[in-house]
Amino acid sequence: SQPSAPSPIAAPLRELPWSKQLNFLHTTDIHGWWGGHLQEPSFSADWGDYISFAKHLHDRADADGSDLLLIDTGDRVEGNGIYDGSHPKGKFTYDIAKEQSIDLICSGNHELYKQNSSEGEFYHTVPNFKGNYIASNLDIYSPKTGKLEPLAQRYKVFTTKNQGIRILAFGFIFDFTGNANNTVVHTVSDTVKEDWFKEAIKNKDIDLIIVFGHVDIRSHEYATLFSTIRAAQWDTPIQLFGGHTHIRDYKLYDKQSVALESGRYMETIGFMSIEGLKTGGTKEREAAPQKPKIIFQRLYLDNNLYSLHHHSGKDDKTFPTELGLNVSRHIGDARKSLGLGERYGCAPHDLWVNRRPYPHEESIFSWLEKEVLPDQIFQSERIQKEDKKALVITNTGGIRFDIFQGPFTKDTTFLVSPFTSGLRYLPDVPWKSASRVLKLLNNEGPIAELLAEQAVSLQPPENVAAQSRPAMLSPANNYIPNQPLPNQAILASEPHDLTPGYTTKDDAGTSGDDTLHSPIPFYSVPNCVQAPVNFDPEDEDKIPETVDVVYNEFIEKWVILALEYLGDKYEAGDSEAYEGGISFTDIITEWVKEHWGVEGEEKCPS
Ligand SMILES: O=c1ccn([C@@H]2O[C@H](COP(=O)(O)O)[C@@H](O)[C@H]2O)c(=O)[nH]1
Repeated sequence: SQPSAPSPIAAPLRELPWSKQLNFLHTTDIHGWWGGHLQEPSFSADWGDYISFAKHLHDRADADGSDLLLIDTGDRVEGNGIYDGSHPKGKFTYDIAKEQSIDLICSGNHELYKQNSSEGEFYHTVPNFKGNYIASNLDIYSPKTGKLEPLAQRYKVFTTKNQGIRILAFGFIFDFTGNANNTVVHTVSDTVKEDWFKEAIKNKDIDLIIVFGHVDIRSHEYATLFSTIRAAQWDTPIQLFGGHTHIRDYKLYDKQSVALESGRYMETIGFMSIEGLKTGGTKEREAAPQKPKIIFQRLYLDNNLYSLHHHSGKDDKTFPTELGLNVSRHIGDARKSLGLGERYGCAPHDLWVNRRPYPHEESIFSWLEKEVLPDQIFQSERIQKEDKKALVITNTGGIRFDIFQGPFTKDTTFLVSPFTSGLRYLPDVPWKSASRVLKLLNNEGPIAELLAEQAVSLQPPENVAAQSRPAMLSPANNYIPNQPLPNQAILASEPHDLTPGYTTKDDAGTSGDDTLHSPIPFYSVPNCVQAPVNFDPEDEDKIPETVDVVYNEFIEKWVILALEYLGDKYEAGDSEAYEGGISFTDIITEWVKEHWGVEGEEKCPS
C-alpha cells in the first residue's frame, strides 16, 4: 500500500469460497484509484497489493490444479489525480494497469467520453492486453488510418491452463450514447443480430460462456444477451460480470447462470468461483463430465491488507511480491511527481454524496449550493461589473466522491470533481422560465423520458442503481430536518463493535461481503442542484426579471431542452463560457483554499 495509507482494521471475515475448478478475481470502475484509498482503512490496499494477491492465488491454483482468471470491466480512467492530474491525462495509468495480468478486459463509457481517452485504449490498453481486450460492440475510427474498425477482437475462445475448461467470452459496453464521435457503440440488440455473434454462440465445443462488460447486471442489455445465448445453448453455464453501477451485486439468471458486479474505485475485489463444470481436459488431466449441479459462489473482498493477507494465507513478510512492491513504488512516485499530496486546506467535517439526505448540513450538494457556488460565482465579472443575477445549476453525477474531515489535497479535488467540462451560461433568461428549469431536470416528465431513452444519467451511478434496487436505500429516505438519522440510531445500538462498511443484499442473500460491517446509510439525491447568486429567491419583491442561467457544459443539452419546453428557444451557440469556462474542479479548489486554507491548518491531523 502507499506509505501514507492508513493501516487496515482487524475485523471478522468470511472465508474465500475457493473452487478446485474455476476461480475469478473481478475489478470494475477503478476510475484511476490505483493508489487505493488514503483516508479509508477498509480500502487502503493499492494496485501493487492486488498484483501480489493475484500471484498468491495463481500459485494456489497451480498447486491444486484449479484455474484463476482475472477480469476487468472498464472505467479505469477519470476520477483520480493519477489519471486526471497528469499531462497528458493517463501518462502513468497505462503503465500501472498493464503490470497486472488480466485475462479479459474491456472498455467502459469513461474511456469513450473523449477522443484522447479512447485513443489511449487504442494505443496502450489494447496492445498491452493483446488477445485479452474484447470489444464485442465497440468500434473506433483508427487514429492511424482514419477507418472505422473494431477497437479489439469481438470475442475469444480459449482453454484454461490447468483444468482445460473451454471458454467462449464476449466483452460488451452498455448502449452508451455520450461517446465522442471517434468511436461507435453498437447497441446490444443490434449486435446479437450480427452474423459473427450468431455464429459464435453456435459453438458446442465449449464448457462455459463468459459475458463480461461495462453493463449493469440487471439491465435490458444483459437480459437480451442472456436470452439470446440461452436460446442457442440451452444448458451451457453462463457466467456474467458487470460494471457501471458502482455497487456490489449478484444476480441469479438461471440454475446454470449468474452475474457478479464488484463495486467501484478499488474498494472491492470481486471473487467468484464455479464448481461442477464439464471440461475438455489437458495433457495432465482427463476431460470431466458436467456434474448434475453447478455451484456458483461469490465474495466481495474489502481491498485492504488485512483481508488480502487472510485470503492468501500470507502475512506482512510473505505477502508482498517484488513486482507488487515495484508497482506500489511506481504509483507513489507518480503521485509525488504530480504533487497530489499538496494540501489546499482542511475539511472541518465530512461531506457525503449519498450517506446524508439532500438537503443536509453534511450533504456535499448542500455545501456546493449554499457555500461554494454562491461564494465563488459572486466573484464573477458578470456580477461584480454588471450586477447580473445568476442561477447556477449542476448535475449531481459530476460529484464523484465524499470529502472526509481532515486534509483536503490536490488529490481530493480530482476525487470529488474530476471532470473538465467548464461553466457556460445563457445570458438574461426570463425569470419565469429560468426558475422552472431545475424542476424539469429533476422531475418525471419529458426530460426524464429523453434521458432514459438515450441512456444518459445526470446522477451518481450508485443513485441510479438504487432506483431499481429499493433495498439499497436507508429506511427513511425522506429526511426530516433536526431528527437523528435512522441509521445513526441503528449504529449506536449495535451490540458489537463492527466498523461501518458495505452490508450487501443480493440474490444470494446477505453473505456476500468478506468483512462483517455495520451498515452505512444511503440516501437518494436529485439529478441536479441549483444555487441562486446575487439575489434571494425567497424575497418576492426583489425577484429579477431575467437571470443568467449558468451550468456545467455536460448538462447544456438538457438545460436548453428544458428551456425549450418552457417556451424559450435557445441553441448551444447562444451560450458563452462563464468566467473563461472555469471548471468545477477549479471552483472547488479556489473555495477550499480561501475558506479551509491556513485557518484550519492547525486543526488538521497530518
Ligand atoms: O463529463 C462528465 C461525465 C460524466 N458525468 C456524470 O458521471 C456519471 C456517470 O458515471 P459512470 O462512472 O459512467 O457511471 C453520470 O451521472 C454523469 O452525469 C459528468 O457529470 N460529467
